[in-house]
This record gives sequence, structure tokens and C-alpha cells, in this order.
Amino acid sequence: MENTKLETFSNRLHERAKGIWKRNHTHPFVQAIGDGTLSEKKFAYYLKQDYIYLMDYSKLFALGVIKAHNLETMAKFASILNETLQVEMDIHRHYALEFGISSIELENTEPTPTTLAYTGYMLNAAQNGTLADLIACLLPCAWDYYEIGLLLKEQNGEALENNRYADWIKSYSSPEFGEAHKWLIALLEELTEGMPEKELLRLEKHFLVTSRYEYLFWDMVQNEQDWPL
Ligand SMILES: Cc1ncc(CN)c(N)n1
Repeated sequence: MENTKLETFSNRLHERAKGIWKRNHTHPFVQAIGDGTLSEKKFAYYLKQDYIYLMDYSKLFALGVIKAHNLETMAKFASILNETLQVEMDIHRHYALEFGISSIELENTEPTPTTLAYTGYMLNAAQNGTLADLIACLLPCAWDYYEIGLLLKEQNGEALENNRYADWIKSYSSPEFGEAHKWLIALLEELTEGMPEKELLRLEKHFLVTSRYEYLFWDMVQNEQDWPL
């Protein structure tokens, strides 16, 4: 039966978003990270926009601490917040150093229209919504990056040894990185148990919107988007 894959809410979300995720996975920018052909200029542009994106994305985990219903959940959100600031953003700092970009320069990057719209959407939905709204917004970021990491690792195998972006791929495909989205999925399943369809649809919308923003972000870095003068 067509619906057998839809037995959990996260499967339903994954199913709804699979078209746009496929476009993320096959995006020229993503594929060029995978085969190492991406230019330094484009990767540097990505590093800067992604750094300030991650600063706002981290705030969602801080909001998760505030909106959590028990100590264990608070502690886990705090731990993912710390991992993002100290581990994930450290990959960016390392590459930036290699490319001659200082941490201050990274941090002072001006957001482009897409970065601003994406983080603004998530922060607004998370601040004004429930814990489930917050998770629905950030889940594609954690989940789809893990899928991209695994895919690029599998597609490029031993060639990764000569790929300057191998550390990026290794870190996003690591079990440690994958752990966060698995925990978020389990929590979302718990929170959506018995939830009316109207509310599930609102969460689905957040998930689809941020999945589409993931695509727009890849497109933005590919085209080195800027504000009109
Ligand atoms: C735009 C974006 N989305 C998701 C991730 C993975 N945290 C990221 N680094 N950047």
C-alpha cells in the first residue's frame, strides 16, 4: 500500500520533501564539493554565509532549551547548541584560516537576502510557535546535511583522499553529526502523538519551507548572490 512508508510523522515529512531534497543532493555546488572541483572563491563565499547562518541556527537550540518541557530535553538542546558553536563552526574556522579569512571577518559577514530570509523564517516560527514548530524548522538542516554527507562520501570513495573538502564531507557524514537529527526526530514523534491534522499540516509546512530554503541556499552560494546596489 502506498501509505506504508507514512506510518510515522517523520517518514511523512521525509516523503513530502524528497523531491526538493533530491534537487539539493544533485545541486552543482553540492556535487562540486563532492568531487573537489568547487572553486576556492565559491567555497569562501559559502563559508562566510554559512557561518552567520549557523550563528542564528544555534539560537534555535537555545530557544529549544527555553521551550523544553523537562531537564533532560533542556540538557540535550544545550549540548547540540554547544556542538554547533564549538565543533560544526570549527570546521568553518579551519577552512577559513586555510583560505586567509579571519574569524572576525567570518563573524562580521553581512547576510545576503536568502540567508536573512531563511534565518528570519526559522527564528520567527520558533519564537512564536511551539517546541514542535521549532523542531520542524530546523530538522531539514540537520537531516539533509547528514544525507548529503553520506551521499558524497559514498559517491566519491577513495577519491576523497585528494579532495580539499574531504574534512567537510567527513564531518557531515559522521555518526556524531547524525546523532542530532535522530534525537530531534524521536522528540518530534513524541510531541506529535495524537496531534490534530491541522497542527501537523502547519509543521509539515515549516519542514517544506526550510527544505526549500536549503535549496535556495545552495543556489545562492553557487551564484554568489548579493544585494542590488
Ligand atoms: C544552510 C545550512 N543548512 C544546514 C547546515 C547544517 N547544520 C548548515 N551548515 N548550513
